Amino acid sequence: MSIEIVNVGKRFGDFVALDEVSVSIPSGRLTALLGPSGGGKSTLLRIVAGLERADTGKVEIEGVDATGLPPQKRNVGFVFQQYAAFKHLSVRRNVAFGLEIRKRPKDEIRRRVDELLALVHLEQFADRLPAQLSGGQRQRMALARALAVEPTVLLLDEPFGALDAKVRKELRDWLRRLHDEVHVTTVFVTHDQEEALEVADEIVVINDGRVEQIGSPDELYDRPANEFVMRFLGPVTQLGDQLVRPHDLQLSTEGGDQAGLPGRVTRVTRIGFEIRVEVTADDGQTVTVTLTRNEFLALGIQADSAVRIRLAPNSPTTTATSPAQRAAAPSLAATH
Ligand SMILES: Nc1ncnc2c1ncn2[C@@H]1O[C@H](COP(=O)(O)OP(=O)(O)OP(=O)(O)O)[C@@H](O)[C@H]1O
Repeated sequence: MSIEIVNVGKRFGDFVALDEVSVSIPSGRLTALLGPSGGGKSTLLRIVAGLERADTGKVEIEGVDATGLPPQKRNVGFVFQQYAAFKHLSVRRNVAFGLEIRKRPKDEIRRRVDELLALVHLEQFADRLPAQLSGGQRQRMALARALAVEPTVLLLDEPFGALDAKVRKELRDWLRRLHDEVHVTTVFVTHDQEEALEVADEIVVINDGRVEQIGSPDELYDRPANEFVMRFLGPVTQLGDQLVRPHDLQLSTEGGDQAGLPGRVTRVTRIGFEIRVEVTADDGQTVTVTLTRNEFLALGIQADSAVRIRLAPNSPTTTATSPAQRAAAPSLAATH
């Protein structure tokens, strides 16, 4: 294990930001700290970086007790959402900065910076100033600068958070490929479940200062430990007392399979490639089912059709603790 976080607690006044958090972060992997805003992700990352002191507990980095060490002695690279570059220095000098203050030989610095600029695809921008880069390019420069001093771990706090959705997605793919090339132990904070599921090897779900679950994207998605994780990782609907994913539900019509919960279609909404069908079960519960367009057309259903709802085999479920949603005033209007 590369980073061992053991019983770390942190308060701000009376507010408990982290409550006895223990996490083992494996070497050479890309780990996401995922959770809602205010849950404590950044605080935990800052404690690992040494930018914040834990009140209790211990942080070990590659077998070394780092709990009392200042940031510069921890050999960590850090990238924030809003990267503070040296505005008056070129991209090349920004990337070289950490090596220059370590007084490495000039030749070595030039070679290393060229390698890093190639790695982050910024060779042709080496002589520009940071202000002459796009937001995505600036974050790539920040990563090159963090990697320059060969950190043991790379810590990224919502590195793409300030960028628009398209650039964000590109950088996400790029980070995954970069990590496959460099293999430096990386921990990144995100509140975006899709980002975590797509990029991370391992996800730590943090909420309310506590760890809700740790696992691979598949483990979290297929075997959520509790209602919070189930709800946070994707859309849910309630069937009886179980929370399920709307795309794990199947519908059958009269004359078809007679297993499952009977009800009537109350609303049909098309959202891009999928069709969202709202069914009011005979017991009053409203259940949302998502179908592909082809599945929907094959069923030939419309508003007021009688249907049965069934859960596809081997689908993840968790027991709901909140009461089932009841249909308020069932609308018979269908929209396409
Ligand atoms: N220096 C501070 N003083 C007081 N409260 C703080 C301080 N830093 C963080 N907090 C509080 O601790 C809680 C956890 O903050 P943290 O930034 O770790 O959450 P987060 O999960 O990273 O959320 P976000 O995604 O919004 O950054 C928040 O409620 C925040 O207001």
